[in-house]
Amino acid sequence: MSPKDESITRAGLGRLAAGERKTVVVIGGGVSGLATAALLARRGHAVTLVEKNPTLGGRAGSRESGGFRWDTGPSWYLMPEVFAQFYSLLGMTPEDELDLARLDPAYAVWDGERGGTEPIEVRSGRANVRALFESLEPGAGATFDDYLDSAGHTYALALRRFLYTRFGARGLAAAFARRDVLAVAPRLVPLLLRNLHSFVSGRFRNPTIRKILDYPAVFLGSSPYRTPALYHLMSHLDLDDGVYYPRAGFTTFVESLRRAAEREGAEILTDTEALEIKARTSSSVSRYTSRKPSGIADWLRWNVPYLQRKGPVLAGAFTRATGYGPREYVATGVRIRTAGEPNPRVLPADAVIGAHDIQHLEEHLLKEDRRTYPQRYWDKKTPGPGALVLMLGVRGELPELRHHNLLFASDWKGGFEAIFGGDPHVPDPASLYICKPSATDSTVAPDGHENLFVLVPVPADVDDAGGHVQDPGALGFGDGDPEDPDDPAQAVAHRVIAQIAQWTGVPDLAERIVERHVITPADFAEDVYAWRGTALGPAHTLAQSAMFRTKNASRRVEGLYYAGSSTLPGIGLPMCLISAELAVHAVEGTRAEVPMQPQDRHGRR
Ligand SMILES: Cc1cc2nc3c(=O)[nH]c(=O)nc-3n(C[C@H](O)[C@H](O)[C@H](O)COP(=O)(O)OP(=O)(O)OC[C@H]3O[C@@H](n4cnc5c(N)ncnc54)[C@H](O)[C@@H]3O)c2cc1C
Repeated sequence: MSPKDESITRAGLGRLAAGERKTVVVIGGGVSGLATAALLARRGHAVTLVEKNPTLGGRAGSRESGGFRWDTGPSWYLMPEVFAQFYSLLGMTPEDELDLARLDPAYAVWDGERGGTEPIEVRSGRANVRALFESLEPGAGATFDDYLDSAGHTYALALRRFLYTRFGARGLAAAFARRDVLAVAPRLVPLLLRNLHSFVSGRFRNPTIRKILDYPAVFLGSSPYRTPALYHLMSHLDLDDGVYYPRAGFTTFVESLRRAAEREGAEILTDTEALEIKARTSSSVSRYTSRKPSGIADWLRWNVPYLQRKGPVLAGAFTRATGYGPREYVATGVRIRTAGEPNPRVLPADAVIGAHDIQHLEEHLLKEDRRTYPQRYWDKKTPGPGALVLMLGVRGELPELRHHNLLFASDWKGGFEAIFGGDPHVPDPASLYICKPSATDSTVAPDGHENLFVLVPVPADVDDAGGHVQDPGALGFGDGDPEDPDDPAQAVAHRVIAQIAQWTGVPDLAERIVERHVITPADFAEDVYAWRGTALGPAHTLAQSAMFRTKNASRRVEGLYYAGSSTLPGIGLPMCLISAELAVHAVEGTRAEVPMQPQDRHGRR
């Protein structure tokens, strides 16, 4: 028995019968890929995960230099109940795996409109935020109570009905034809039809309050002027639920996923790139294209393949439009290339999970006639922002900064227009985010130093043709070459450091920087094959949310499914964990409506 067979026996004690076990290849070792691999292996499937880079984590990466360690991606641990739900499916708890600190204050805000170097501290908890808002705008406290109630109810409804579904026809009915959803429909529908900013500014006058309530749109890779007001639910997370940080960084979360996946029997191959998804013509289609249906029952049973024989265009279009009916192709494996091995080889598979940006997968790993989402689909989509990320090591302490820090520019709307509008450019001054994890975590900087991670949202800046930087004249961040004084990314970095120094009252910041690294959209495109170099994925506009977001199953290739931030339910670590559950439903052909029930390894609940 091979080690893999042994591991299947060990992990395959769930409720799956032998005939239900599948061989699955997961492409991508980011959070969604690792989470999917862990869940599938736990259920007894034979899972191999391939990751092109030498390290796991994808966008949730880590970089070390000069005694500092930076998380290169996530820094806000929100929606703790989603992490708890995910871990419960593996018989684990977040508390066992992560050393979570609740941050107080949750964050500090410098608003260019207010001026001065003293920030506003935002402490989570209804009473704290009510008092803060009341101090900024008399009467706003009571309005905030209503706002937070609405955010909390909407969030609970989203968790109950809209996040854990694949939005198939039955899923749609299950999500919408419910008494609790119908009862609030008169309140929900207007929230879909107006944008978040108009919803907020209709309730609050104070510009800083408005920005605090608008800002969560950025977590969704969007702008408050383009994202539906329904997403005011996000304020429940930072203002009520609380903001957490896993000590020793988000890399501990990635590591915990890796351990779980391997413990459940998944095989993880790093330095291994998926080159092509192999597929054969579907036998149900070929069978019925080679004989006539024998009667009405046969016709009814196989009407779609029959149509496919009679009118392949019509039937194919039907399947692609609805997701129903047999696919023209069936996934059979993945051709991979492992660094150091002379030749590519094929990993056979009954199912393949693409757990990285779907645009890249469809464009580069599938032949043209097998793509559900061809380039013309992406041409109409709105990417989330790109990011210039600065990782700084600073000598001496920075008491001026808290763990999370937000700098809000006066020209709020102009900043979002610069990123998402028709004339893309880097706003100046930019609204930006600074994380100082060394406030909470002694492992991320040498003694007597601070660790800073600065995120400047910028327009998506890479073309779709395989992650190459556009004509450098476009936005031309290039690769942030520190040796090149003319590199535009370095120029923005320089400007941003000066802005932070001035706004937060640290005039000698630039001189105290002992480590400085810049990540650009081109790096995202190269490192994780990010669509247009976007840091987060497709923006959560109305047209790219819930049932309108890219679905998690190919409509042309049976057995090809997706997970991660470009599919349902969307952007961020919690969403990636949910996408892993949805991928398991897709592989097993089960209905996704609500969070899965934890099972022990014998299939008992
Ligand atoms: C700067 C930044 C800040 C963020 N902040 C937060 C935050 O505070 N909180 C939060 O919850 N979320 C945050 N996010 C979002 C979150 O990190 C992402 O949503 C999530 O990590 C995406 O995971 P994923 O698995 O979908 O994709 P990815 O992380 O992109 O993983 C995909 C993986 O697939 C690999 N791959 C691609 N193509 C192939 C191939 N052909 N063969 C093999 N491997 C391949 C890539 O190398 C990569 O490792 C942030 C993201 C960024 C970039």
